Amino acid sequence: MERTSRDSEMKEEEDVQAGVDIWKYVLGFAGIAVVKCAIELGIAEAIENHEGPMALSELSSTLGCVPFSLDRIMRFLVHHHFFKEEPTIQGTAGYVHTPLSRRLLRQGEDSMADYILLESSPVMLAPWHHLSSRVRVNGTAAFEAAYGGDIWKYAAANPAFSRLINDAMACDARLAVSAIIESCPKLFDTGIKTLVDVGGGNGTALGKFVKAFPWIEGINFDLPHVVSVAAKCEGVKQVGGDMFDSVPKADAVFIMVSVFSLN
Ligand SMILES: C[S@@+](CC[C@H](N)C(=O)[O-])C[C@H]1O[C@@H](n2cnc3c(N)ncnc32)[C@H](O)[C@@H]1O
Repeated sequence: MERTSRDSEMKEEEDVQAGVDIWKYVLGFAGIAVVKCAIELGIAEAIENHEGPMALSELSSTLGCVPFSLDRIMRFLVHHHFFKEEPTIQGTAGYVHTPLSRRLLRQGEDSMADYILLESSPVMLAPWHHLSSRVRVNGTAAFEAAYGGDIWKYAAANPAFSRLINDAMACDARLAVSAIIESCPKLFDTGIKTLVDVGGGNGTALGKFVKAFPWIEGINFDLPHVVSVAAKCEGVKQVGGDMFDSVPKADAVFIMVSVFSLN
């Protein structure tokens, strides 16, 4: 009898929690939308360039925003640990950075801004609307269902989107390669004179490797439309081609986040 009443109490608690949790999914898109809005407005840069905690009124006038609307954005961001509030010299509330909000700065080794702008772009969000079609037996890949071809074909035909991908991948490359250089430097001290990065995007990863290990000559290998617009980098040769045909010869091959291209 006692057990039955405990069971029904727990069921009631679960029901109440479910009523709260479901709203996370009803408005699940809000997080990425607000963070994208913060990057587009340049909130992180404005706070970075301001001396001391920045009041809402100062932030609004710097960014040309409506204080009431910006306040709602800032409340969401602060609640999610992007920025925190500290007193200004006048004793009012002001915003300062947190480690998380620093990731929204467009420049810097830890920046993830370009990655967020890629994933929150209409082009990248559309395939998510086709997720169910991907899961069904004989379903189509979500990107193909949305655009009729794979992401790399789409990028080749849309240079602005291709730039968005390459800049986003560079965020990841900066973080991952710094960690590799720091934790496994001996790997590169084993007679490697040439290193090819297969699917190396705009060459950010190789640029970091050749800077850390200047005896290595880098070959950044990617699709022709990617390498043709990649910025020049000393010690890195750009080579265009298709990895399914052949890959340039080198002493060692580096491949990162490209295996999902294999289908
Ligand atoms: C997910 S990105 C990874 C970029 C980079 N390796 C990184 O991890 O930051 C995959 C890369 O593979 C390239 N790629 C896709 N198919 C390719 C192919 N058939 N041959 C060469 N590169 C290809 C894309 O252009 C893109 O730059």
